[in-house]
Amino acid sequence: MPESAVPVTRPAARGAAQPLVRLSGLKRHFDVSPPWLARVLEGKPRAVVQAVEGIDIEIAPGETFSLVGESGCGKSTVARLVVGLYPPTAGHIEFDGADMGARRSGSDMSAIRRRMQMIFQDPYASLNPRWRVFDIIAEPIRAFRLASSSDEIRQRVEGLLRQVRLTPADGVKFPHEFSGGQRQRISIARALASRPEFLVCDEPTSALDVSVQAQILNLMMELQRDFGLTYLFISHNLAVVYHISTRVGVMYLGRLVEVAPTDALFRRPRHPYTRMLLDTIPDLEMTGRQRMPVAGEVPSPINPPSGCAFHPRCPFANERCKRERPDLLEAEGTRVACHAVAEGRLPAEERSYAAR
Ligand SMILES: Nc1ncnc2c1ncn2[C@@H]1O[C@H](COP(=O)(O)OP(=O)(O)OP(=O)(O)O)[C@@H](O)[C@H]1O
Repeated sequence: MPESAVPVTRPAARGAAQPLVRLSGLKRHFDVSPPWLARVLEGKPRAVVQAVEGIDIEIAPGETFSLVGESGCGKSTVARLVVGLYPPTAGHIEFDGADMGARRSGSDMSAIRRRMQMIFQDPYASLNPRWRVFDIIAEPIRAFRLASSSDEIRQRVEGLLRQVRLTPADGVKFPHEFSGGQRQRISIARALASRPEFLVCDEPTSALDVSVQAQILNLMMELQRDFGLTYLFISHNLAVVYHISTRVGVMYLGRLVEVAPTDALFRRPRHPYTRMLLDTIPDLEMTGRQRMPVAGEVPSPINPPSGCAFHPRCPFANERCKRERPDLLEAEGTRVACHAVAEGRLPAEERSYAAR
């Protein structure tokens, strides 16, 4: 299939609705302590990575909620918690009103699991190389008993292949016979095979060429419209996030520092970290203001700084920022965790973000 560049268009923000997914007080810690003997003989201390440190997010049906932030801030851990690949250390995940942590029968759990699927960054690693594409896509249909005959399975797989712009003839091939973009199409077809409502997409285009990225993003947005899908989208690529998202959550060291509708975040970023991240986008329209330089590195999530975790890198930090962790507070339709914003020391700054 020719992979020519196509323009991407962003979906319009939808109105308020009951959340499909609700994360409350979600935490995940990883014990990375040295072995017991090293601790006893060499006096090495225990170490715990605070990968996710209390996240609250509501995702409405049909929206694309994106999580952004530098490497190691906990985005992928949130994605894995949501689909149940990791159990939370604390907090709750609700899907369509059901607490995912509650005890329930295998069939009830399977019914919920069918409704949420995940797409990974590396489509090659997530596809069984020894299976033909047909069987890769048919497997969830069989596992969730979504078809009553082999003829129905075949029709369904062929329909899914067409939906992702592959052909029924591609079903007899193996994953290695496809390009990276085509493999991601196969992953998407497989994810859709169980008829999910919610897709968690962890950097689904970051391993692909730029022109292919645009095609996959457009396909994802088209499928969202056709099937009424809801997305949790993880990316470090702000240009991609700008195009695909309804709302964006900015993460720093396991916490949300800003949550806002996409346009508001890109036109009027409030948190100094969001401003710094946006200023890393190449070709950003800079009319009438100074670029905020990227200063310092992300501190260790094993031993995060006191107060606001961003304070060692923040040009606006004062004594209070070093001492006291700011809460995520409502501010003109967005939520921001920053003392400087709350105290009016950091006025909003209008930007004209011209995505290319
Ligand atoms: N299984 C694990 N065991 C120990 N530490 C982990 C594990 N998974 C993640 N971490 C740590 O948790 C922190 C958050 O990692 P995570 O992968 O969620 O971040 P991220 O924002 O998705 O980064 P990236 O964009 O690089 O994937 C990091 O410090 C990481 O090293």
